[in-house]
Amino acid sequence: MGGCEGVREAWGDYLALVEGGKGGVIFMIDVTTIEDREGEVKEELEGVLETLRDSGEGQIAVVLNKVDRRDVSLTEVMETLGIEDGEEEGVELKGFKSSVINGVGVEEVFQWLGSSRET
Ligand SMILES: Nc1nc2c(ncn2[C@@H]2O[C@H](COP(=O)(O)OP(=O)(O)OP(=O)(O)O)[C@@H](O)[C@H]2O)c(=O)[nH]1
Repeated sequence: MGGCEGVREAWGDYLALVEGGKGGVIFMIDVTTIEDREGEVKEELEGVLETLRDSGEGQIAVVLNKVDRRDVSLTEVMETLGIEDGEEEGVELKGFKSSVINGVGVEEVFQWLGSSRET
């Protein structure tokens, strides 16, 4: 799903589908604008995490995209966003870096979402 403001209102409807191990969330962040939109990203991410944690299960891959245009430290961005890899209240989170345009890092995201569900 897209991230523009009008579309965000519909996120909740789809997040409900993640319950029962039916799927996961890929929360994609554009690293080229992350500094300008840090507060907004943090707020939206917290909202998604809260919804997932309320349901008591789910997986969320936080993906920093467009690293071909601007490389960033995954650890630093995750720290800034106040998140870390691991499970909290039944929700598994893992951070990734990707360049969708070059196909870098994308496979790892899907592999993690798939494999983690099998255990
Ligand atoms: N360099 C580069 N460009 C990318 C990458 N992923 C998407 N784009 C390009 O970025 C442009 C906008 O795409 P997105 O940022 O995915 O679109 P969006 O998130 O719906 O747009 P905004 O909400 O306006 O940020 C398109 O021209 C894409 O081809 C990437 O990994 N690297």
